[in-house]
Amino acid sequence: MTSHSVSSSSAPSVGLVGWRGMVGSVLMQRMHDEGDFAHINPVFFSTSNAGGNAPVITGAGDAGKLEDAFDIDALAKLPIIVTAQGGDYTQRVHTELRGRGWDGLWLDAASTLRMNDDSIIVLDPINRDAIDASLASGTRDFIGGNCTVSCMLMGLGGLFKNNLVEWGTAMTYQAASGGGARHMRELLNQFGTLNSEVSSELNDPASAILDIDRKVLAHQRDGIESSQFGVPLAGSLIPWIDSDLGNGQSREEWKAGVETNKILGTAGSKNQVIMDGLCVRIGAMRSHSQALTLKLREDLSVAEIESLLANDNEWAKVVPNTKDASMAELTPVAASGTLDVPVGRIRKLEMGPTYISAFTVGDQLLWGAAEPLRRMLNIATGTL
Ligand SMILES: NC(=O)C1=CN([C@@H]2O[C@H](COP(=O)(O)OP(=O)(O)OC[C@H]3O[C@@H](n4cnc5c(N)ncnc54)[C@H](OP(=O)(O)O)[C@@H]3O)[C@@H](O)[C@H]2O)C=CC1
Ligand SMILES: N[C@@H](CC(=O)OP(=O)(O)O)C(=O)O
Repeated sequence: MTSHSVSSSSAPSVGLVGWRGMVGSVLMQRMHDEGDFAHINPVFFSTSNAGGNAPVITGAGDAGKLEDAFDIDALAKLPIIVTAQGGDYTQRVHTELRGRGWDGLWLDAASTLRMNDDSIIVLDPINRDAIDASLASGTRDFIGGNCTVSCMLMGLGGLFKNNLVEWGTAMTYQAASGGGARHMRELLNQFGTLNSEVSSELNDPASAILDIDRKVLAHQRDGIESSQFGVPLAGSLIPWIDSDLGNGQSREEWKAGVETNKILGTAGSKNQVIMDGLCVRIGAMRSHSQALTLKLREDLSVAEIESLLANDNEWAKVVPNTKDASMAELTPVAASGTLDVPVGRIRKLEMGPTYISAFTVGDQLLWGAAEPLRRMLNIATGTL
């Protein structure tokens, strides 16, 4: 990894845990790209390789050795810890650190602490005022939001922030990456073996498509490796994400309502937004999509809605509601690897003038995971 410039000795020391995982790697890359290492002294931790070599930040001198991510004494010396290590790690280490009185800033990608009363969910283009107020009033736990919620709010912030949404449903199309790196590999292996099963027939233009379909289905039902997802995803979908809350709702679906209102600061107020929907895993790689039905509090024209969305933040990109633009700009392939959050298919629904549809796509490893944390670190160090 190379870096733009070297941090100064007065820069705060920041503990980085989970930096080599999927979310952590995206975070490191973004920090490098934005020159963030110039503002901190990074201290790298590992749960598996303490004493090994820390990653080299070119220009920043000797990277030193990896510290033990379970060494509470080492962690407690730091004013800021950023973790993308996972919920089990958070559960264990955060509790112990706070238990001994550590009052540093804890920035976390995992959901464990998100809904705690003393944490804030960070998505600064949407709730910068709340973040600043929380920092000033002594909040110490700053947690990244659920990927689907963060991507939805980035795309549709112009409506949500202006209290224009009375209720909404989000029907999601979530990428394999939400399950982790092994899930992405499994999806690609599934596509590969499905193709291999019928490669000779595919190469023969005279072969019958229904024979091909039968062979594919037989392999999906019987032979395909699905240990990560539990069932085949390639050529199929999975209409359930995260755990079963026992009331017919999945945990992922529950997050839409509670996290949206926590980020907006509307929970329990007259501006509370009712959000619910169905969360579905599909065979995309790393961008989550969602089809929204929104009941607005006012009868706004489509042009007014588009203008509010486009002007809310620099990443929301309104896509004209045409077939060509939607196919070119409103897909996981178009959005992946970019910070843009395209939002399109905006039109009035037959139900009445205050009912609209919208479709939005966002890279769930960027705005859905790493970017809000990266920006929060810059807010904490006074550089954003
Ligand atoms: N996946 C996602 O889309 C999202 C995830 N999150 C949250 O972020 C957290 C981390 O998720 P994610 O990045 O997917 O987890 P990963 O499994 O990719 O990484 C987590 C840790 O696993 C260890 N590890 C073991 N083997 C490897 C390997 N071969 N390559 C890299 N790391 C390895 C590393 O710890 P060590 O270096 O200490 O061995 C790493 O930090 C979770 O809490 C998750 O809920 C949040 C939003 C989205
Ligand atoms: N649940 C998301 C990924 C994720 O990690 O979400 P959360 O950060 O809310 O646990 C998905 O599977 O697509």
